[in-house]
Amino acid sequence: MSDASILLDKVTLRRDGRVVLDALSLELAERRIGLIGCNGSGKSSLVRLFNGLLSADEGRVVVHGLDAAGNAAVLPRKVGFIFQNPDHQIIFPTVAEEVAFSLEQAGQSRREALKASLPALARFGRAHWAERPVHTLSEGEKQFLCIIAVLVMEPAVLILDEPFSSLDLPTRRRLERLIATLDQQVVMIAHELDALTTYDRVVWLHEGRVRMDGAPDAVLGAYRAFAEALGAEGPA
Ligand SMILES: Nc1ncnc2c1ncn2[C@@H]1O[C@H](COP(=O)(O)OP(=O)(O)OP(=O)(O)O)[C@@H](O)[C@H]1O
Repeated sequence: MSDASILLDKVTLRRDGRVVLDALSLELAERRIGLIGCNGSGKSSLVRLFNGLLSADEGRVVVHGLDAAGNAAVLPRKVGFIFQNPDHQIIFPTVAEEVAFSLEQAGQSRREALKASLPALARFGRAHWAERPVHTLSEGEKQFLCIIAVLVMEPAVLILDEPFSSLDLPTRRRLERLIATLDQQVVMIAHELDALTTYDRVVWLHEGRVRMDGAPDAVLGAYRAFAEALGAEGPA
């Protein structure tokens, strides 16, 4: 196993007594990994194991050399998480305060963090947002802020759980371009399959197991065919 990979060894996860992930083994070493699958297949549960939001009932999860068991407090700094809805992530009234909070999490004092929030925003070309009340940002701008707030903590891995679902096409493209420039390992859950065509690898989860895993063309094609057939079955 390389130190820059996420390793799952026979991981079983139960939620409310139901098996959600079933003896799953995976080594994720590529820099851009897409995660797809139908609603309820276990995608969100899986990535929540990577940053300690959930812990495995059986098996082992190792993230860039760090065993998830016993490291739930450290993992969030190593693994940044972007949720579908930015309102679930943003806590503070202004942009600068939100970024400063991340810098505090990374070990800076409140004063240092507030000062450093400006150059941090400037690095992403958003210094002019500093004093903006967060509620005046658009959905896309809020999502961009969430990504900045996570990246200033310099995580090794960035997890994105359906980050584009409420964004228009130009905003989505802008965020895709930003993500493409990042040094971090990126794991992205997406229902918009086109977002993953340039990724290194796509994993298709089905009922808590890996149904297919490999190059985007092959996996996305097979999943599209499966989903179309499933959608054509049963009552409308
Ligand atoms: N908070 C929860 N408590 C109990 N069970 C949950 C919880 N969240 C999800 N589950 C269950 O875990 C299973 C997997 O859900 P999960 O959210 O991981 O799937 P998903 O592939 O991300 O789905 P979606 O595409 O709809 O977001 C589902 O059966 C779901 O009902």
